[in-house]
Amino acid sequence: MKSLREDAIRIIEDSISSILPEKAVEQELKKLDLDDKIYLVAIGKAAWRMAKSAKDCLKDKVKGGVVITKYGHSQGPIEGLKIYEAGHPIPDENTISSTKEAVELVKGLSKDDTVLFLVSGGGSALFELPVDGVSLEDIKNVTDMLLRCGANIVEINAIRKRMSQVKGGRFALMASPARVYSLVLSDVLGDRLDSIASGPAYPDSTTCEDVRKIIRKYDLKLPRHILQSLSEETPKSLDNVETRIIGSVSKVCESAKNVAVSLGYNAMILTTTLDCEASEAGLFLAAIAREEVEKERPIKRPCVIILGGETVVHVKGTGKGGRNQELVLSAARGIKNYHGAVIASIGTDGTDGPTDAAGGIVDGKTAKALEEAGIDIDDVLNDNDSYHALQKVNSLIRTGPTGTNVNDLIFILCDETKVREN
Ligand SMILES: Nc1ncnc2c1ncn2[C@@H]1O[C@H](COP(=O)(O)OP(=O)(O)O)[C@@H](O)[C@H]1O
Ligand SMILES: O=C(O)[C@@H](CO)OP(=O)(O)O
Ligand SMILES: [Mg+2]
Repeated sequence: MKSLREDAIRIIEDSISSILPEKAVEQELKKLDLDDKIYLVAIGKAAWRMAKSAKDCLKDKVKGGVVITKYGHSQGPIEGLKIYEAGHPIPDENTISSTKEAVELVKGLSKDDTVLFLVSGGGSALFELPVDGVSLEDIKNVTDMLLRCGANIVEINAIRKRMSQVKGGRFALMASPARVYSLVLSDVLGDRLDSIASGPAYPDSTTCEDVRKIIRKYDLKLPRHILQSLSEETPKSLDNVETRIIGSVSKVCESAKNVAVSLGYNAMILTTTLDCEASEAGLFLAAIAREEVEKERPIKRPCVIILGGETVVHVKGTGKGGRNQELVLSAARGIKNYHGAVIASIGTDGTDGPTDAAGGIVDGKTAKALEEAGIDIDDVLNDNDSYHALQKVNSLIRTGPTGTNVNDLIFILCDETKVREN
């Protein structure tokens, strides 16, 4: 064991590197034993790693392929595949042009051809071709509105699916009569296959009626031509698709537990479905940390209490930040002057919100340090400016793009110190 902060970083780095998608893709492809004419399409933040592993495994069986990932997430050329980077979370011109290439690749295939579709989160922004009457500008505006309103990913994607020619099962229809084998890395809680990357090759379980409810719930002001596109139903069954999930937040939580145990901590996973408002989650975690420091519950120290999930933020301010940074900053209020615990939270993709940080880490000294720097945590949270506050007290975590994407990893790490200052 080293310092709590050092061990926390070690847990994050080692748990992510042990769940990178290469091995899972290889194992699944061995089981599938696909025929010889394979066309590969990979989308999402983990697309490059998934595609590289598939190409290494299938070699010349792959007759062509398109990989679309977020800016900064490609690790270079892969022989025989076209690699593109595009905008995320808001799509851009490169999203459209590279999606067109993927569509060209699969249109006109025969029933003897196979499409290997490698899907990871981020795909909704990176894989997009709007329906007739909807422009890229429209998609950008609606995406921005949806990401700020506090809607969860299932609700957001119910709307995105209908504005798109490739989402909500429609891409699989385009590839028909070719068979589509879809390997999916889940970044949606509950592994809802129709929501991950907006389910381009999965029957849509959401309906136009759901969409109307979501519009009312968040009071979304949408122009008439967008509303028109949202009234068009998506495919409810597909007969040319087979789908396997190859990873999710549970795996990274298990992996974090194993790393922590190997460092000498007692470990428990509290939940893998944390999905409330980020700042509320922060206060809840702080309450658990206080219980550990004062009463050594729910587990004997030294310990780690692990949570997986994806919280939400209603972005009302003009600051810079992300849900993981907001969670830990909020938690810092609740563990002020409680020593012997750190609280860390990161996006496993390595980017939290529109920032260069994966998340943040706080302890009992963080709130005081911010006070001394003249920073009021409540004001910062109201302005959604967690990034600058955490930066000021050296509490951002930076990993760079990791090449995977399985939601967020959150934990409380405690040593045997039992100190509560007044
Ligand atoms: N200033 C901010 N503070 C907190 N959260 C923010 C801020 N700006 C955007 N967000 C949140 O960041 C989310 C997008 O972040 P990102 O980490 O890219 O998500 P994901 O990993 O799910 O793709 C949006 O849903 C939005 O709610
Ligand atoms: O692409 C998407 O729809 C979502 C969920 O899969 O991913 P992300 O939150 O990373 O954009
Ligand atoms: Mg997400």
